[in-house]
Amino acid sequence: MEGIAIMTSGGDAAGMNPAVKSAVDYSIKQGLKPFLIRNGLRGMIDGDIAEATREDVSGILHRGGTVLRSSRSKRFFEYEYRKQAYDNLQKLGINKLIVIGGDGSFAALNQFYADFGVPFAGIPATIDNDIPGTDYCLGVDTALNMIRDSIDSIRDTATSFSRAFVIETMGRHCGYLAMVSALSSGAEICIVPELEYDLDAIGERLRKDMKDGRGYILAIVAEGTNMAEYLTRWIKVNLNMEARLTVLGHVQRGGSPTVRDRIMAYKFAVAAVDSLQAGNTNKIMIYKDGVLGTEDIETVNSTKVELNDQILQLCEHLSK
Ligand SMILES: Nc1ncnc2c1ncn2[C@@H]1O[C@H](COP(=O)(O)OP(=O)(O)O)[C@@H](O)[C@H]1O
Ligand SMILES: O=P(O)(O)OC[C@H]1O[C@](O)(COP(=O)(O)O)[C@@H](O)[C@@H]1O
Ligand SMILES: [Mg+2]
Repeated sequence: MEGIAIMTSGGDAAGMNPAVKSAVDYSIKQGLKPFLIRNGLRGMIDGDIAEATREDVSGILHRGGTVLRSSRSKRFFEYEYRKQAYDNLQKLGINKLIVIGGDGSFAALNQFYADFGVPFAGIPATIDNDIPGTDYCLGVDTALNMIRDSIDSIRDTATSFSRAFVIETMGRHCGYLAMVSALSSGAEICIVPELEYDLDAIGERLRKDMKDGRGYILAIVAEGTNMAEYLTRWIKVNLNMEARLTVLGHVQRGGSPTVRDRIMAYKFAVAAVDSLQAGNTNKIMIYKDGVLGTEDIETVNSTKVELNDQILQLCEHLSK
């Protein structure tokens, strides 16, 4: 029986557990022998690898994070350690890999493929939604719902105290979480790396709104802009309104995966096993314009992520 190993790597994301479970279940159905690599790339180097049992993957589907655990590994950049990882796989008869992670993990496995020719399939999982070629990455919907709950709570206190709240979302250099959250929570301001902002225009617009009775303000700022603290001070001084900053931080990464993340995890996992079974060597699973497909890792690695035009257009008026 051919050995196939499944791992999670890089930033954890809700949806990783259902993806692991589906990948194991479907691999068995396809006559493969699934293994689990724990602790991501670090575990691959250290030989933290064992054949998957039913118990390993039962009762995990509804859990956030990754039961396999994850890591960011400096050692994996060095050939010597990648060779050690390869030897570990060889000993166990593993000749196919599924990696559930982000662009960094895909680059790592592509380097591993170039070194030793071990085919892999990548399942996009990162709350940042910043992987080129796919409209969706596992974890995004759960993170958005988490952010929605937080903003709803903040609105309660903002309205009670007639205050402005600046809320910083994660996303590294990508403004997707901030934009969708600003739209779904009816925020007054949205500052993201992808859109130019104009504080003078924002000031003029909101001063007029306040004259017309606006009592509180919600501003969503993407971490990639580094603007959250500045904007909080700016609101105090320029709008003469009490302002507070909430950095949502890692709460955005946790929580039980939503229905969307569970179903997408299932679809991506089945597609990943099928892709490897079809003889593909280094493809990333994608979901584009409502259709499931695959993309070459080279294309994913060399393309800049582009945000959906419609979302950009809908948010434009919130940054000026
Ligand atoms: N070019 C590369 N060669 C070897 N390993 C890499 C390479 N790029 C990334 N990695 C490994 O992949 C890990 C995960 O990448 P990272 O960017 O942290 O997370 P994500 O997969 O979520 O984007 C890194 O910590 C590093 O160990
Ligand atoms: O967990 P860390 O190491 O503090 O990193 C925080 C970063 O990880 C993320 O939560 C997820 O990013 P990745 O999925 O690319 O790892 C980013 O939004 C954030 O900038
Ligand atoms: Mg990344």
